[in-house]
Amino acid sequence: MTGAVPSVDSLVAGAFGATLVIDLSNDRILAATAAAGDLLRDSRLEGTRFSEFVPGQLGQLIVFVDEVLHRGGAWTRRIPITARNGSALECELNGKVVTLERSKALLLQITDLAELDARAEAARAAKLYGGGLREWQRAQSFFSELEQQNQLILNAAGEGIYGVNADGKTTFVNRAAQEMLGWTSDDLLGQDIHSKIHHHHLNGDVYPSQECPIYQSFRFEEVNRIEDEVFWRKDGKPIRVEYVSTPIYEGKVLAGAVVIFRDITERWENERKLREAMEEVAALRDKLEQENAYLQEAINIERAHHDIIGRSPSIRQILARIEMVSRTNANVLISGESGTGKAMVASAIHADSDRRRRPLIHFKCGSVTPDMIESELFGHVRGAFTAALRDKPGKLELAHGGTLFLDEFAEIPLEQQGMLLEALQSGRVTRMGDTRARELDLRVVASTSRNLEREVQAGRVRQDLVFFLNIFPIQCTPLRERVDDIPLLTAHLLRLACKRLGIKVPVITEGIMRDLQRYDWPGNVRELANVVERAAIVSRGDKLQVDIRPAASPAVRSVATLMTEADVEQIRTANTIACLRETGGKVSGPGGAAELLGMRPTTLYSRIRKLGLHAEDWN
Ligand SMILES: Nc1ncnc2c1ncn2[C@@H]1O[C@H](COP(=O)(O)OP(=O)(O)OP(=O)(O)O)[C@@H](O)[C@H]1O
Repeated sequence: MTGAVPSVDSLVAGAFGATLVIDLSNDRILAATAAAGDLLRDSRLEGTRFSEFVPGQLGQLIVFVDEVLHRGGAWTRRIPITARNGSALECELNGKVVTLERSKALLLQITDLAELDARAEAARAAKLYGGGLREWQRAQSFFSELEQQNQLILNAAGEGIYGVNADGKTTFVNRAAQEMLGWTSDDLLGQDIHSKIHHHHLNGDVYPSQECPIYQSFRFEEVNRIEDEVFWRKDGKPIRVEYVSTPIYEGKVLAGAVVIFRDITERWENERKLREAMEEVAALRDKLEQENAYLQEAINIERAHHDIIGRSPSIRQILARIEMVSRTNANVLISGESGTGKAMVASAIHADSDRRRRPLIHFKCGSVTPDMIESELFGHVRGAFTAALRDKPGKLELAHGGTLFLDEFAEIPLEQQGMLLEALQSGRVTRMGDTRARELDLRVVASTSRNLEREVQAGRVRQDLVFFLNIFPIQCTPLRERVDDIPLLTAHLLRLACKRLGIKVPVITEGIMRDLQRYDWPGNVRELANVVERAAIVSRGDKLQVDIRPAASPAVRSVATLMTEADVEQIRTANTIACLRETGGKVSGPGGAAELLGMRPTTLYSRIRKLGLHAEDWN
């Protein structure tokens, strides 16, 4: 059964692209699709010869048609087409034989190869583009997924958190980081973050990115914790930070690093203040300990040194000289025998001076071993020597702004005398083991009970130090050379002693006063004070009964020859009480009163009974 013969129009109606129906008997185009008209630039193709569009290619066309007739269909790309406007077209011709009512025709589909290539290129590009986009998106989405999945946590976190990819470019920045740094995520995303926030050290040195621990995190795949560095804010100010930089991986591939940081500026500042405060407290504590010792001493001195008592010409002269020198800053050298009141004069000079609100540092030069005197005078820093467990200011430093009283300065070893002179002359002191010299503003009052001329000649005292100290000399006269002062002094000292002892002040008879004035007083006022106190303790009744030790001086011996039995009894009583006081009431055994008095304990016990002494007498 043969099918119905198709009409020409029906052949092109269902065709795609540029399609022609060509009558093989006369080469005329029977029908054409609109696309064929567009391709061949001819809108009236019907009736025209197809061979007009293949000029010079007729042979090729005949071969192709033959092949189509022979096989029923064929294709070729070897026949170039020339459009009506003359443009050459690279085409593929696809032919098929169709049988019409009276003849055979060629159904020819023409494909423009240039257009086909362009489409293929576009397709390839689209494929490539699509692939590239995917890669790019993959890298990007890793971080943004990380960010999105953890958005709430990231933004709620108090720590600054940001991510960098393996090129050092910022991939996300959380809210806290933006607030701390002043940079917005728009400023930072996709940017080299090191050059934005981490470019310099605090001291102004450039911070190369290759040295940055954050970059090293992904270069060497290590977690880095840094405790004190700075990040730079957008406004150019640094913030102190501690941070942890952790490499992160997508699958097994290193993707970059996540940095978590904290602003420790305030904490650091507080720690710095605390450190400074602790140092200051330690220094103050040292100073306080020193000043406390000084004050304790000053209180003791003050108790005894209510006033300089005496009306003798020598005391008047001392008072006048104190008044003269105290308002100046001149160094003073006080000389005199032990107990003549040198420390009292030094106190008076300080108390009358403009420096009275600052301390008077009383340094007893003979009370310190020679190896410690340097540290005592100049101070030391911790570790300057084995026992130097902490920094300690010396007496010179403590006296800064006040007065330094160098009591018995001739006791200072020769080497330290030189150092002392240098410090005092330069007005600067350096603690042992330290390199820093500290300014000094002090006035020096020195004392000596030695014959300085002889000491200098013997090479024990430096002449230049004596010259330096002896700007204004004050000589304290021994008590035996100013006996006129003894009544006043005795009364004064007795008042003080009785007040201290809480007893009524006894009367001093003229006889007693005469005795006191006759005595030689090798220990000067200190000895008088001791004798008076002892007498105040032992005196019974209203009258002061003085106990001047017979062996003390020839003057006393003469007093002793005149003693009555009652006097002897009194002395024995006083002596026994003094002895029991010293032993704390212990009578027998080693260190007991009997041993000290050179008698048998049984004898002493019977004497205590006989004298009617009780524990309250010596306690
Ligand atoms: N003129 C005075 N008036 C009142 N008390 C005095 C007088 N002179 C000395 N004293 C008292 O005598 C005691 C010894 O005085 P001070 O310590 O000043 O003597 P010193 O010369 O420094 O002794 P030393 O050289 O032994 O240290 C102190 O208790 C002091 O109060």
